[in-house]
Amino acid sequence: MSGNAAMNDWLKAFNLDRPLLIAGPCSAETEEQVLVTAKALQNTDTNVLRAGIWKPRTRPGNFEGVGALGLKWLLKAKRETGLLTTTEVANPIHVDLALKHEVDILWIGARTSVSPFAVQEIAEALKGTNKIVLVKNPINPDLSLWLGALERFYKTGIEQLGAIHRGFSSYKDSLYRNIPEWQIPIDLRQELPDLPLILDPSHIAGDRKLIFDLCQTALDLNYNGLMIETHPNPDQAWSDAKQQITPETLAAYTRKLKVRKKSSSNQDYETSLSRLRLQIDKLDEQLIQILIDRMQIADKIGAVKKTHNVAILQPERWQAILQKMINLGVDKGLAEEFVYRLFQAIHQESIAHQQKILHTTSAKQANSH
Ligand SMILES: C=C(O[C@@H]1C=C(C(=O)O)C=C[C@H]1O)C(=O)O
Repeated sequence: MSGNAAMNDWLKAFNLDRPLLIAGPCSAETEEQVLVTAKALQNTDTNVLRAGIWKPRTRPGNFEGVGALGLKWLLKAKRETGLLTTTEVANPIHVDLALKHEVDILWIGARTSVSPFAVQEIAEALKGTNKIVLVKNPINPDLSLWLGALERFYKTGIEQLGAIHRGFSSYKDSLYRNIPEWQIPIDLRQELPDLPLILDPSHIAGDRKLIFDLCQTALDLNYNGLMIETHPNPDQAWSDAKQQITPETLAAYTRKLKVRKKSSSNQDYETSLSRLRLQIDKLDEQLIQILIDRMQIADKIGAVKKTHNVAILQPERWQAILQKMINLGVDKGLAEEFVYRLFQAIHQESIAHQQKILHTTSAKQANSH
């Protein structure tokens, strides 16, 4: 699957010099709402009209979509505006109905891409068609599951693919509804460099105030497209009201967003960058050496603990180090989350080193008895 440049032929066919823009309401609510939105989106850079027809909700009792009826409105909007259409499909019945209503692009939701059974069924239902399928990241931060879902389509002959980054569930409180974990789509791109990557800032944000900055970050990371929930009257939306924006706001955002080049051959750029990268390389080597030195001391601490039969984990000491480092880092402009994760990783490695000392010694002793 990797190395297949044909994967993004569908995107090239749009012939765009800016990211693909998919916009439209979270859910199709009424015929009028779909048509009014589609017409307003004609005054923006939108290429594809989105609308949820079947809405998977975390808990029952919320609006779950208008169902197949909405597909007729989507088709009407497509005929009247010339916009392509896209909707979420979660089972073979949805696929069948979407195909009958000439939906151009299908997307697989985050709650479906977690399930290999469901993905396989949808892929089988699409076999022999040349549909474009966009796969949202699974709700849990699991790159293999995301890749697996894409591979299931590819192996079934659905080669016009794309990935949508919509953020990941987290049990911790966060600014975001779904935390971005930018490193995961970056790793996905490393695996599949030709796969178009689209940001869904609406589901990451959960709040329209955060949408612009998320879009700019995506463009800073060379994403190929944006999928933004857009509603003529966001506060009155039947689902996800807080994260939708008006078509006018969308147009203002796209005017302001800066599309970044992949690279530059400018002499100043190249000289400055290679000078600064030399400094980074030197610091990275020092960082590794400092970590090696730190782990050697952890080994010695492990040996002392072994002699005195003391547990490896020392919660008070660990908490004190963590707090001190967070204070120091945050004071100098580092993000608390970053310092926390960095020291969590260091602590884990330190424990692993000490385990090796304690376990090896005890195994040797056991063997000699
Ligand atoms: C190294 C020790 O063992 C563990 C690892 C720590 C570390 O790497 O800083 C801190 C506390 C312990 O949980 C220690 O007890 O100091």
